[in-house]
Amino acid sequence: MELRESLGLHVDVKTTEDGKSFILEQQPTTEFRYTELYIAKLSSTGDGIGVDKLEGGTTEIVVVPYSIPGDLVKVKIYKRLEHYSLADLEVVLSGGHHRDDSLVRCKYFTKCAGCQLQMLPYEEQLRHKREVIVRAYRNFCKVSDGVIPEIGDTIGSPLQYGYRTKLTPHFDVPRNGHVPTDTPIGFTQKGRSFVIDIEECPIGTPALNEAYKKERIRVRDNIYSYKRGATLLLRESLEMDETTNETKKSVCIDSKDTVTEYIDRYRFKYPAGDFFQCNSSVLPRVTEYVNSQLKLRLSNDEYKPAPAPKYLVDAYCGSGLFSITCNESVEEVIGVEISPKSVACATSNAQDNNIANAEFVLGDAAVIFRKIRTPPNETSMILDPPRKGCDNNFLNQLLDYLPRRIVYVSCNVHTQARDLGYILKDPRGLKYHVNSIRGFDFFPQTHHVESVAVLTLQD
Ligand SMILES: C[S@@+](CC[C@H](N)C(=O)[O-])C[C@H]1O[C@@H](n2cnc3c(N)ncnc32)[C@H](O)[C@@H]1O
Repeated sequence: MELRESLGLHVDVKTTEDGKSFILEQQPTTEFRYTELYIAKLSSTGDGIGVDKLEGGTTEIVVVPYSIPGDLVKVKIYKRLEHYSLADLEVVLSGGHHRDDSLVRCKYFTKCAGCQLQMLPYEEQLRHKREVIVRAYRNFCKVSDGVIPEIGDTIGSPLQYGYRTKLTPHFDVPRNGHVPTDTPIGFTQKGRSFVIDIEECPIGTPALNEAYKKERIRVRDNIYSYKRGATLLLRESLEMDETTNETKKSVCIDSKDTVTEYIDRYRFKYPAGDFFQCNSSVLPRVTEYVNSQLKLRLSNDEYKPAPAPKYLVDAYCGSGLFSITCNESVEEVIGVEISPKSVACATSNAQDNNIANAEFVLGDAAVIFRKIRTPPNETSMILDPPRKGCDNNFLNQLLDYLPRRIVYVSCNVHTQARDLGYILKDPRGLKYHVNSIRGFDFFPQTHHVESVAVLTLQD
């Protein structure tokens, strides 16, 4: 997809139910070829892209993980697809302007599939993530010029390492029943389907890495009891002693354990195996921003002043992160969530924080419109769907209801751009003005970016 975007090529792109897109693959070759080339672009998946000039004047597009624009690299091409080839980085012969290898903190960088950008200074990572949003809107939103405002700067994470409060290392057990005691436990190798042994992960919090050491020993000591591979769960929990205000970290390893986390001045509890954002250092920046957007006045006109919408519908609310942290910006909040466990958590989190103006409804977000009693003109809606984005059934009902303001938070800017295009091109949605779009960096050192778009219905 990125190649087509950046190099103007046609390739067949398929989008799966879960919102992941991939290029339809042709039969790969099995021959290796070594070559040297310059990297021209960085894709939205954080891989470098270069063009190899072949004999006879033809060219071949090559995707080279762990390379950046300006790098001159020697690569081993191991898979040739119809429109491009995949290569392993052999060596960087001369580094691009922004390459700084002294920044790399993980010895498995260039092998582990988790991080792509450790060699880039942080401000360059943020600049690249803004560019990913720009390209996503250019390619997937497709509205008239001027409708999408200039994409704002990406807001960084206060912690750029040691920020991940959840790690899920895994291991495989061979089918032939022979389980070596040194079975690799770690993360998947980039471009391959096997696990490499990784004993620590520098983007995980120090508490998780400490607990991971013990988990590795426990698994190895019991390796013969595993009939199949498994994924380990490590999730940081923070307990506060309310008399002394001191915090104590612990690590949950059972998906049913309860995690406690503090965001702003609110306490959240949720099962360790359930969804919750996993960079708590950046969350106060996000919740503050979402609050500020919900509070934007509809008009500052001195003759016709209009305050912000009074009501909030938090579709896809999870354990209540936005419903709870934004409750003071509105008079009433309704959260909607498809997972019964998350609705129960959101309800008890609201009670635990003495929040009386929030209620939570179990169900598909698309069904909420039948239950909303608040006037659309006075209602803001937060959309925070999974990676696949909103389905057309949901978007059509949203377009019938027309909330005054939409704050769309997304972990997949490509499906967000597609959904905004759907809203803005529909005759019912033509009166939406896009106030702003900007990224938040939930996952430094990786290619991921969270995008927040704000829309307001004009009079
Ligand atoms: C990206 S998470 C966001 C959760 C929450 N806003 C947060 O930041 O913690 C998406 C949530 O949407 C829920 N979900 C998925 N499909 C849904 C649907 N059709 N209707 C309502 N909720 C849904 C998931 O269970 C998950 O909790």
